[in-house]
Amino acid sequence: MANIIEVKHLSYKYGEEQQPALKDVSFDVHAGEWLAIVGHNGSGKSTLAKSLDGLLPFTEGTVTVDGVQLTPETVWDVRSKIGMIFQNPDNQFVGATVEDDVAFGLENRQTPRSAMLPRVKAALAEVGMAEFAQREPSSLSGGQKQRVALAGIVAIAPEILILDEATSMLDPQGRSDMLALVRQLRERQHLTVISITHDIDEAAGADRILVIDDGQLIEEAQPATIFARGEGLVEMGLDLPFTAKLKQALQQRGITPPAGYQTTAEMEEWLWQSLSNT
Ligand SMILES: Nc1ncnc2c1ncn2[C@@H]1O[C@H](COP(=O)(O)OP(=O)(O)OP(=O)(O)O)[C@@H](O)[C@H]1O
Repeated sequence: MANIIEVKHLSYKYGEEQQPALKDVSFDVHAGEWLAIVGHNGSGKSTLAKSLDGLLPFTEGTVTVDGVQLTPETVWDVRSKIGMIFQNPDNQFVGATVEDDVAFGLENRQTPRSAMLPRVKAALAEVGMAEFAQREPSSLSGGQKQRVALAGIVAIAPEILILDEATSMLDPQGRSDMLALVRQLRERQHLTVISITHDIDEAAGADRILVIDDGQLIEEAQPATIFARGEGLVEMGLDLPFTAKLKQALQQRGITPPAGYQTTAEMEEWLWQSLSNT
């Protein structure tokens, strides 16, 4: 698979801080993949995401997005390829109505007005928010706000979507609805997704996981490899997955669960088989 992002030896230090927030980070993102970035609070995940979008002017290293190297001259070109959704939906609304808000990204890209409205309508329909077009964004639930943010991304159709803990303020249902929607959009629009998360289910759905610790990239592996570690996940800033908790409970009752990582569906299957054999 071709690389859509290439990061080489990236370091970043905030103003007068003694320690850099990112230290010599290098990795590639393949076109179309879902990459999760995990790590403790303060490990540098958001700094990394903002560096990719040119929001932080790093001084060491290079970032290349879809063949364009990020520099002060190319920053708008690079930004047009990336959509970002942040943790707190309230901080990202600019429009007085949902429709205005979704149109904002198009206005910034000088889209002609005649083309704007149909695209806004289509984007809202895509995320199931068509009937909320005239509502004030502040009157929506957290999950609805993140859907509107996603509609804003759909409208500008970037190649890459970065979710910076975008599901962390949602309830479990809102979280899984949002992830399902991102998965659909990814397939339909061939998006590359980078999700920064502490949520195990979000990380489990990724093709690959990067682990950041103290500003350094310490590991790059598939979810199954990382999740096989059980307790070690907590050290990486992740919650234990449901299946790992279930396995612990089974072990405490003298039942030996299968080794390695299983999804919830695989554990369910294993439990059915074990029960029908007893
Ligand atoms: N604006 C800033 N000025 C100075 N230091 C900052 C600033 N933003 C972040 N930092 C520091 O940089 C380091 C990395 O922060 P960053 O927000 O990237 O971590 P994170 O992994 O995204 O954390 P979290 O999971 O809590 O969101 C931390 O030590 C943090 O205190």
